[in-house]
Parts: sequence; structure tokens; C-alpha cells
Amino acid sequence: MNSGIPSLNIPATPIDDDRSEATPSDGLRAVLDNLDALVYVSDFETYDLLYMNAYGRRVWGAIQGRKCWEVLQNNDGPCAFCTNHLLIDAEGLARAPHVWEFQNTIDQHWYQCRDQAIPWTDGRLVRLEIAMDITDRKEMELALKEAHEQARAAALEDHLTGLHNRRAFFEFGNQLLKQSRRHKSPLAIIMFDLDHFKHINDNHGHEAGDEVLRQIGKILGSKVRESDIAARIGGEEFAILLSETETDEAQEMADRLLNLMRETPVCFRDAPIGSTASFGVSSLRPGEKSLESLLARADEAMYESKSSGRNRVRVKA
Ligand SMILES: Nc1nc2c(ncn2[C@@H]2O[C@H](COP(=O)(O)OP(=O)(O)OP(=O)(O)O)[C@@H](O)[C@H]2O)c(=O)[nH]1
Repeated sequence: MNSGIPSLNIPATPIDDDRSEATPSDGLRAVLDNLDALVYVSDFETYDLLYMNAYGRRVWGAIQGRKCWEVLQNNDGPCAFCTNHLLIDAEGLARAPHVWEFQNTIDQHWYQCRDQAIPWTDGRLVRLEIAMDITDRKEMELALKEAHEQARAAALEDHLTGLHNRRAFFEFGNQLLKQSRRHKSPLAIIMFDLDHFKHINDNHGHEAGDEVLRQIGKILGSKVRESDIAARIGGEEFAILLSETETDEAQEMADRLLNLMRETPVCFRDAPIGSTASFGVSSLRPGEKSLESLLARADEAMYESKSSGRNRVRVKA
């Protein structure tokens, strides 16, 4: 009996002496239709589906007179990601199988596909794909990747203010510095430290102090551009790296921030808490390679602000 299922390179006669009742093609049909994987064959030129096992027909339906891209992807033409060209070399000979992972557009499941050019019953080379559902593994992998990304984001975030923490400031700041040097574009820094913050904690409690820090986080979050890096680098010490920014522009921004802080007292348990800060501004010098030295200059400027009465901005270019 001819089952219509080609040999798929499996010897037509049993290798051992096991003489079962079933004919080889019946046996082959039983094997292919009970596989927990998609097996299909299509023509390289016309994309006509020549064979699909029961697993495939169950998920994607009948194949008679239909193309692989029509049945498997619901496309209007050959898929952009078709691997046919990888399966045959320039001489038209079969290459080694190509193994890849892919999310099917119809059932949304992930498959590991093993594609191969094989000789068909009439001698021409055709495409054979064996695809195993790996959705569970893939979802686990994606969940792990997401958890990893979340953990990394958490490790770089200052939990109180939502700004970057000190580690992130240096990690992203060094990238920004390299970028500025490469493009020969200006890079400025603003650093500030809250004034007499200990008094706020002592007079209103630590929670009130935390609320003041959160408020600063909000102000900075709303004022810096996406290309800038705003961070809490110490207890009540903040730094902002401003890309494409000259020293005088950074000074103007520091003045605006100082005014905003003065004008926006934090309301904690119905009591307004005013805060000010001492600012230091600096910018990258030609040939300067280190973020630490830039930060150190801003720090010096900031301590000049402190020593000359606080609540002001000082620049050290
Ligand atoms: N509420 C709160 N307080 C903090 C936090 N981190 C640091 N501090 C407090 O910030 C205060 C800093 O005190 P000092 O270094 O003496 O500085 P200061 O009182 O701001 O005085 P000047 O900087 O000289 O103006 C300390 O009392 C710390 O406990 C925090 O996350 N939350």
C-alpha cells in the first residue's frame, strides 16, 4: 500500500530482522503522526506544501493545494524570514541543517526549527522542517531575562528618590563622558548638597528628611532631559551631568533649581519644611578623561558655596 508518505531518507526495509505486521509506510505514518513535533515538507520553488504530519494538520489545518507561507503564517507571500536560501549551496547541493528559534504568528508558540534540504521521492531537493514547541522553556527564559533586567535596574536606582544611585552615576556618566570626548561636544556638571539637612532631621524627624529628599528627586526628574544623568550620589548630595551643555547654561540651570527648591517647601504632616542647597558647577576641560576629576572640581565649587554662606551657586570652570 502506498501511504503517500515519502521515505524521508529512512531505509524502506527494516534494518534488523523484526518482521512486524505493518508495512514500512504504515509504520512511518504511525511514527510521524504520533510525533510531538511538526514535520512538513515544501517545494523550494513553488512553496507548495508536499507533506505535513498530524501534529501540523491539527494546529495549522489542511495542506492540499496550499503554500507553506499561507498555512503556517497566514501570509500573502513567502516569509521575510524564510530560511530556504540557507539550506542549499551555490552548486544546488544540500547544506548542513539550519537550527533556529522562532515564534509562530498563528498560534504564538515558540518553536525550535530544524530545517534541511532532502531529496524527495522524485529526486528533487525539497525543504524539510521539524519544529518542536519550546514555548515553556522560552517563556521561562524571557521571564528570567526580565527578572535580570529588573534586578539590574534596581541595583542602579536610588530607592528613596527614584533617581540614579552613585554606581549608576559613574557607570552612565563615564559613557556620557566618552561620547562627549568622541564628538568634541561640551559636558557640564552640577553638584549640590542640602544645607543644614541635619537640622531638618533633628527638628522634623527622619521621615520628614526623607520626604524632602523625595521632593528633590521629583524636581530633578522633571527638569533634566533624557540625555542627562541625575543621581543621588550621597546622603543629601546630588549630581547632574548635562550633555551638550556649556558652563554658563549649567550655571543658569543650577540657579533655576535653587529657586525652585526655595519656592517649593515640602509639606510634611501639615508643616511646611523649607530647604536650600549649596551648588557647584563645572565642565569638562579639553583633554580631560576622568569623571572623578570633573566631579572633584564641582565638589570644590560646592564647598566654596558652603563656606561663603550656603544657599548659592559657585562655578569652577
Ligand atoms: N532623612 C534622611 N537623612 C539623611 C539621609 N542620608 C543622610 N542623611 C542625614 O543628612 C545629614 C547630613 O548632615 P551633615 O553632613 O552634618 O550636613 P548638613 O547638616 O546638611 O550641613 P551642611 O552640609 O554643612 O550644610 C545627617 O544628619 C544624615 O543623617 C537619608 O537618606 N535620609
